[in-house]
Amino acid sequence: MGDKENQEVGTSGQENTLPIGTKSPITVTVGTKGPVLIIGAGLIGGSLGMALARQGVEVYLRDASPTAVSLAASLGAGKVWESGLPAPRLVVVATPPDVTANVVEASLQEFPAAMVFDVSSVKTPIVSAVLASAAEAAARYCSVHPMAGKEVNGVGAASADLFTGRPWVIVAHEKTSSAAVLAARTLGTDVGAFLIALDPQEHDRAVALVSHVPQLVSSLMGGLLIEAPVTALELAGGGLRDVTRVAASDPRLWNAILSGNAPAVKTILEELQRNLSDLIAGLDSGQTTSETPTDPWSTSAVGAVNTVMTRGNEGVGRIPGKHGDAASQYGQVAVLVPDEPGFLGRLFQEIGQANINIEDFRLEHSLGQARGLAIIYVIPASVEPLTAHLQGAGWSVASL
Ligand SMILES: NC(=O)c1ccc[n+]([C@@H]2O[C@H](COP(=O)([O-])OP(=O)(O)OC[C@H]3O[C@@H](n4cnc5c(N)ncnc54)[C@H](O)[C@@H]3O)[C@@H](O)[C@H]2O)c1
Ligand SMILES: O=C(O)C(=O)C[C@]1(C(=O)O)C=C[C@@H](O)C=C1
Repeated sequence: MGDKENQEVGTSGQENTLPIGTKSPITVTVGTKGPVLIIGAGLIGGSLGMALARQGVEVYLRDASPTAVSLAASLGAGKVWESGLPAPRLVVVATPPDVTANVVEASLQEFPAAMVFDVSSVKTPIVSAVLASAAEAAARYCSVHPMAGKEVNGVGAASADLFTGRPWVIVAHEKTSSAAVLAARTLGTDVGAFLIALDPQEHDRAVALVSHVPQLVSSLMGGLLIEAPVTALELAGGGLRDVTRVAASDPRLWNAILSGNAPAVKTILEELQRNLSDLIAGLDSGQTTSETPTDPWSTSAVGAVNTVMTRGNEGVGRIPGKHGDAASQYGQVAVLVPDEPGFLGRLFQEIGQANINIEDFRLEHSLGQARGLAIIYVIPASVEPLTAHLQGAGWSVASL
């Protein structure tokens, strides 16, 4: 990490009210200092703009699409950027990954006093390209990755609460200044996320496993449905919906993410392929043929399935905060709660005061964090009134 400091950005804060799991809103310091220019006013850029603007930070928006930028401004994500406005202290590039390095490089040149961040889902190719071209200016560049999103893109799906309680990965490179890292940390904290630091290669290996290959598995499963008989599709229940939710994601965005992380994605796909081959071989050995009817519950078939099932149970049990889910007929409201005595009691009391019944409850802990997400299950008709009641009482409600 370089030692070029810019104490102007992300260090001295502005006072504002940010309710975090307290009954009465508390006054906290918003560390991110505007103006912030967000380039790419879609799902992530729009959500970031909304999260900052609602805390009083000056946010400007720029996008290759005039419609996208106007829509984002009309939804409260910031003001449309135009020449003559004060230069931004911070530029956040939230464009698709394949154009991100170019936009970062152009921003470092256009705004010589600004920090520049990107939020791309893949890091190695972008950080390498910026380092190769930006020289000195690279000290002002830090990459971040909010591990929060949706299968729907565009600012229409954006939400100010998108990052609340979610991981915010700081991906610094060898030239990133400590001031840029501090500003990247401050931004993540200001939008309610929790911080994790990784280098670009570690980041790309990790997201290949927890985000990129899961996307492909979901899409591959979705693809199997193209030729499926309608009678089969009519039977679809929660299992299929859970596995295929992200198959609805935008191909243009994911083409860029997955090709950009090809080496790490390929390594995990090869492991998946070996596991699939073992399973198929095990099932095959139990097949009944017309000449030699065999037992479908043969030791080898059951053994192969059991290996997949028990390894799946073991692996999924390691996901922090995901040890089972309540019945999907309930709606969910997620509330950020500090990990301190009395807060859950106060939350439950508040829900009682709204005269809303809690059908089920789950607490998601984030590793090493002093707060968690309380997931409250209620009947679907109670989701909106409960959200409004809790927000009115100063609780921080996250979108799910
Ligand atoms: N979607 C997710 O779940 C998610 C989560 C975390 C990070 N990300 C990353 O965030 C970035 C944005 O993703 P998104 O889901 O918000 O996409 P999006 O399609 O909703 O928004 C991208 C926006 O960038 C604009 N754009 C494209 N090229 C541009 C250019 N050259 N200059 C200016 N604007 C340009 C588009 O018009 C669009 O409005 C991507 O790098 C993605 O990898 C996405
Ligand atoms: O929840 C979703 O719909 C997402 O796809 C979000 C998700 C993820 O895989 O977790 C997708 C890509 C991003 O880079 C970060 C987050």
